[in-house]
Amino acid sequence: MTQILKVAMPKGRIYKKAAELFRKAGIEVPLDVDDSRKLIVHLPEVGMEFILAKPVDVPIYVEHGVADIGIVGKDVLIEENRAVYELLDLGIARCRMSVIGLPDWKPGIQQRVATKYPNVASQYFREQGQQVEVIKLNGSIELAPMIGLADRIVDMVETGETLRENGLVEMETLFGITSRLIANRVSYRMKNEEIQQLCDQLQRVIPEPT
Ligand SMILES: Nc1ncnc2c1ncn2[C@@H]1O[C@H](COP(=O)(O)OP(=O)(O)OP(=O)(O)O)[C@@H](O)[C@H]1O
Ligand SMILES: O=P(O)(O)OC[C@H]1O[C@H](OP(=O)(O)OP(=O)(O)O)[C@H](O)[C@@H]1O
Repeated sequence: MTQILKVAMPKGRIYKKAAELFRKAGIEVPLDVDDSRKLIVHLPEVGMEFILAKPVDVPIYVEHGVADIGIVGKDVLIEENRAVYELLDLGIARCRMSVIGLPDWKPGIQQRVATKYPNVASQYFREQGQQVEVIKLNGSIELAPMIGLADRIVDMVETGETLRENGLVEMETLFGITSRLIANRVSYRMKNEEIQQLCDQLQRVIPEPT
């Protein structure tokens, strides 16, 4: 008997891209969930149940086993370092993690770095042998160097439009980012057939890097 897969799906920009990929793979899931306030979407016809989560919470649901699998950006996976299996690089929501600053930035005595990713930033600057104070923000990170909260930021860049519009420059790229399919360790064993079948279906339609 096939078992229902509980899937932690990130609300926001990844949802649509992930839903398009599922549909390309022949799994008919809704393209949009924004028009409803429902947080759990039952999809018995495809053997799934979507749990609509804040992107950064996806690995938490999966680690605790309330979701069997989930979709999450590599940025969040690295920052959160949760005990989950990473099964597939889905090749969607491609961007990169970078160090960003004002064009006239020079190293000073007291360096401050603002970011949504304090673990990623601390580790990077430690490896570089740079002593910095890391300030955690939750959004609009580009504001920090513009208004003097920090000298530099560590944040995501996709098109570079946000940087251009705010007069900032990309100084260093830390790593590339795409969304990943993750699984709970126990679910991976208990629902192996269902998870494996999903992986096989998705694998065939993963976009090539451009
Ligand atoms: N500009 C971007 N281009 C492509 N992918 C991005 C971009 N920004 C973020 N991502 C990817 O999408 C994921 C979710 O981003 P999104 O902006 O939807 O959520 P969030 O800002 O973390 O959450 P929320 O706004 O709901 O609190 C990120 O973790 C990253 O992997
Ligand atoms: O290079 P671009 O194409 O301009 O994309 C990069 C921007 O997208 C993300 O912000 P988001 O829209 O998630 O806003 P937030 O950081 O305020 O949540 C990221 O934090 C950058 O600000």
